[in-house]
Amino acid sequence: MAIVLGPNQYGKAENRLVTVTRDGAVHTIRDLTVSTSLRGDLTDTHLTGDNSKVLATDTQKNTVYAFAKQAPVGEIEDFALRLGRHFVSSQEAITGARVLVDEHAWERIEGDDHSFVRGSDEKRTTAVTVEGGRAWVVSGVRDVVVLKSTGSEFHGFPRDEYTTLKETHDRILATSVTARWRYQGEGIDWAESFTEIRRLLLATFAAKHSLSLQQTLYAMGEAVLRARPEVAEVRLSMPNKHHFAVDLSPFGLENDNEVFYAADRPYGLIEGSVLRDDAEDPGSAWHTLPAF
Ligand SMILES: O=c1[nH]c(=O)c2[nH]c(=O)[nH]c2[nH]1
Repeated sequence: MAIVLGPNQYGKAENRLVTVTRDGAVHTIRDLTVSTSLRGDLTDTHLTGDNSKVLATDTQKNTVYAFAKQAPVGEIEDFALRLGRHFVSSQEAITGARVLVDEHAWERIEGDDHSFVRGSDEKRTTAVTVEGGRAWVVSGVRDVVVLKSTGSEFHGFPRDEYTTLKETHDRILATSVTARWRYQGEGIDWAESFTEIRRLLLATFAAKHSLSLQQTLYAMGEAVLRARPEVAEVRLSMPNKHHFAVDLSPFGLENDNEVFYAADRPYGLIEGSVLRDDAEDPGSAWHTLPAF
């Protein structure tokens, strides 16, 4: 038996980057969290502590800030691609780079050129992998909280000795959508694609009469794939944010689906992938991302 070093990567996680762009008195801000991780010929540092092939995580952090000054950040996908390609092309020992970017929303305070209010918790995301002369872009959105107050049912499930859940033909359906989609092809307009995919996800959540959150999840992924040829696969993670109709009968009151207790936990967690069965499998560039 021999003990060997397995897969490994290293980098600087969660660099907080804020930029201000000035157009006269009008300022524009961007607020990003950028994580870099590098892979390659890194056996020496692990086995002997020889760091001659280790581009310091401190240098990776500095590169993020320097790149933000040297050229406009632009779309998060382009920024991540620039960083990833730089690390792989400038360091002989580094054969792969992964750059994750989350963009946090700020809105302009009406009537002011340089004041902003933090938007919702929603984040636009990208995960770019540069490896073997290629680049893979997986973009997405996190923490999009949605609710429909009707148009959702749940029934027909098995009943065993532990089942207490009543069948329902009208319930609140609420979730916090995390979606990640894998791009294929080239020349993609990242901003337009993001806006349309987000719109399709929301429109489908709203329009689909739901017999289960699983059915809604599939419909949302399917809508994106039917409308957007640049997407090969959509992964969705959707916690079922349960809203329980409160029993008001002790007070002699009827509750006709008007008063609910919004439970925090536990929550059902519905996760799945919807994909084109003929899309290229990008291998580790996709499969080493968290599944959901
Ligand atoms: O849409 C749902 N899917 C489930 O799998 C499930 N399980 C549950 O208790 N409620 C629900 N709702």
